[in-house]
Amino acid sequence: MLQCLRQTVLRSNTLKNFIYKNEKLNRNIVDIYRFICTEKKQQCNFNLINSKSNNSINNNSSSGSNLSYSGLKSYYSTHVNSEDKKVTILDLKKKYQEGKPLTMVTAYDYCSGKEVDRAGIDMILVGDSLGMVMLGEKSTTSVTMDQVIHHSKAVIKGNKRAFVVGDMPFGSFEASPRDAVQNAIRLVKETQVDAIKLEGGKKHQDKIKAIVEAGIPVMGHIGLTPQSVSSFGGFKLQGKTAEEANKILEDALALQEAGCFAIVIEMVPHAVATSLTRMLKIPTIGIGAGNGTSGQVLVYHDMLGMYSDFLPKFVKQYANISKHIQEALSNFKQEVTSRSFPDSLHSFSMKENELNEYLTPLDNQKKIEKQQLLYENSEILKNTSKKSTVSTSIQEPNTTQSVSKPLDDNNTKLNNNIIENVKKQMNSKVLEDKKKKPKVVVIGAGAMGSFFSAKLAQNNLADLWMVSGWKEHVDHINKKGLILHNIGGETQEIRSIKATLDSLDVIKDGSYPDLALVLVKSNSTKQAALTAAKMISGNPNAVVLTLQNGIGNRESLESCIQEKGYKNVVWQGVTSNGAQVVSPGHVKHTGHGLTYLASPNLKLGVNSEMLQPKSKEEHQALEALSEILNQAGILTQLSYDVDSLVWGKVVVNAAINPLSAVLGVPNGYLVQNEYSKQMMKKIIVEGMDVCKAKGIRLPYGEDSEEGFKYVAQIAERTKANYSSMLQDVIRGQQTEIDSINGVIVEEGEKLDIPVQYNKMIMEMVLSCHKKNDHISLATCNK
Ligand SMILES: Nc1nc(=O)c2c([nH]1)NC[C@@H]1CN(c3ccc(C(=O)N[C@@H](CCC(=O)O)C(=O)O)cc3)CN21
Ligand SMILES: CC(C)C(=O)C(=O)O
Repeated sequence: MLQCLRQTVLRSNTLKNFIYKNEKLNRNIVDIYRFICTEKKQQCNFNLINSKSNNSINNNSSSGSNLSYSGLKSYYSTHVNSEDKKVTILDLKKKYQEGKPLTMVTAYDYCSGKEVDRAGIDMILVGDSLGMVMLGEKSTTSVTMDQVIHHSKAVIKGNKRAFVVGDMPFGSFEASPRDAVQNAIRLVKETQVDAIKLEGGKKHQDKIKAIVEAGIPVMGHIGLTPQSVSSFGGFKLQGKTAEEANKILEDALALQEAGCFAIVIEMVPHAVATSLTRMLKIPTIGIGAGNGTSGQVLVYHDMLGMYSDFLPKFVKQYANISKHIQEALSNFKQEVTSRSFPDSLHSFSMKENELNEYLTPLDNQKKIEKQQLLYENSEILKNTSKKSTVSTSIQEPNTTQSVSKPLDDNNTKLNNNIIENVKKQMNSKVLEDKKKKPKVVVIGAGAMGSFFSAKLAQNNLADLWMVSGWKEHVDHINKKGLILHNIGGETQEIRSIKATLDSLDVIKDGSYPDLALVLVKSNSTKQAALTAAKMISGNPNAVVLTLQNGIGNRESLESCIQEKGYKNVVWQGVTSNGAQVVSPGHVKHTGHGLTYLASPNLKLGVNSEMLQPKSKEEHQALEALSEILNQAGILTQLSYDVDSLVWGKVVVNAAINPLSAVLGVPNGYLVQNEYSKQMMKKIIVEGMDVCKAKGIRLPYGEDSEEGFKYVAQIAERTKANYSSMLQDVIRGQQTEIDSINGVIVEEGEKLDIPVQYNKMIMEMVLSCHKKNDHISLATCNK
């Protein structure tokens, strides 16, 4: 039989291929893996193998997984998958027959089960690896039926759709078919798993047959069977010799004959797994078995970077969650220690009269305490409505779609040295050598410029300069400091900032800034670019960062800097913090929000391991800057999709800002009034259509209802705020309309997409640019 199969393989001329490929694999397996991963999006038939197998990886990412964040709502909802129909054994069979790769990931509890399910993975394995990753054992042999059942129950509760396989632990089936059937039935009955898996080949054929006859689907497991670790002498590669490979092949055929619906093949050479996959009529699920199996499985904690005892060579870490956990925990520790957590947003208030009544009897003894408590209570009360802002603002950008596409070298115009130096500077100056703070110049001292300056200077993180044309503000900052009114109500007086009307003051001592942060209104970008160019002219390592609203600012800065002959990088970000300059020298933080940083050179690369060296260095520099901002208390994350970020914000701004400006109303009004709500919707639909036509993936997806919900939430969250555009109109200043609705109109017209609502509102705002004499802030405040 075996001989016959081997002949067939030989005839089909693939053995030569395997041998050739095996050598290649030996030579440079890392490169090949990289190839597999990076080409995943393309029609990848694993060209190196030139496989005709219908099980080769193709480009069908049909898992239906949409890991991009579409708001916390979807995170908390139990269902986000479009395909939320339960996966059955027939679906698996069909996928296999169509040559589509099957995906399986382990899960051991409610949350991990929910995550794997949400991601659209076909199968969840409640593996006995739980003994190691959940319980800290050194092997899986001690795992009991009770433990597998305990964990499977939790996974089943988190899962809606995936096909769940429960693992039969060591000792639960080996002795006799009777034991095997009893335990398999118990596992299914007590947990509702869809199938069971058991380790071992030919010798367990009788048990498998008996379980299958009892009506329970069985997944086999051959190659490295960890329950037999002791007889293997460690978790080692199996099937290395022709003899061993033959044995594995025999086992596979025996399992198929016994009625298994699929077989896990663990830690065997690629060629062995691929060849037996082709000989079988049932799918193989590989782990450390190369790319020729019908599917792949990995351990959840391994692939997410949450298990640190060992990392088998076959594991690719798609994330480093452990790092995030450590960061979060140490932030918590720091905030509790410094008493900055919980703040008013995370505390509860009571009605003032009740508090008064409660405190009055105590009043005589502790008058001061009473006043203090009343004040604190009122601050919490004020912020209660904003609570959702903060807790919903920690969302992952679209980074989990880990295509890990290495960046095209030509894509990065960056000089290696520059990046290296930026990295060194950022790291050494800020993170290690606290004495040598980076010099930061903030260009533009409006609400955002002042807020960022205050935050960066407050913890003495930077030697901070502000360049602004507003004399009273500059004078106040220099004479009495910049006063930051925090959300919690407390004020800080920041004395260390140097403000100037003349940017040359910043560099007159011969030292040039390391970072020029541009935060002027879009219509002043050209002028700010000239200033930025001057500021960096003596420092080839300096970085320019814009966090402005609207489209085109980064490009405009970059072209000005390049025209002047400088090669400095220009990064871009968006921020959803709210701030307002309440009077010269006084800036008020009005809303928490995330800040995202991105470089146009860093696209799609998520796993920094996969980035080209140049990009990797830029990535590290960007991370260093993000860290500085986080240290400054500005919650910051990196993003890998600049367009998604800036267009995502432009559509929001396009709907809120001009309407509030023209109507003279605070943001909240827009969602309370039926007419303005409808106008917002129309503006959003047009904006989203333009993005769709441009191939931009918006952070809130492409459904306009979702888009509207997203914008409406922002308007609601910032309901008391007067948009910056309204403030501009009232002050008789130019607004940013051109780089917001203006770009939607421009791009829409280019692409033949209707944009008449954006055009209309834009023209209305443009007519306000002149006609503002009759409006005053007082009128507006009524
Ligand atoms: N977290 C986790 N991940 C797993 O993949 C896994 C478990 N646990 N527990 C059950 C088994 C054990 N597995 C393992 C464990 C260790 C190696 C390992 O360290 N392999 C080395 C080679 C060791 C050798 O050849 O001596 C490697 O570099 O891959 C491999 C598979 C796979 N399974
Ligand atoms: C590694 C996988 C296949 C497994 O058997 C387990 O998680 O127990």
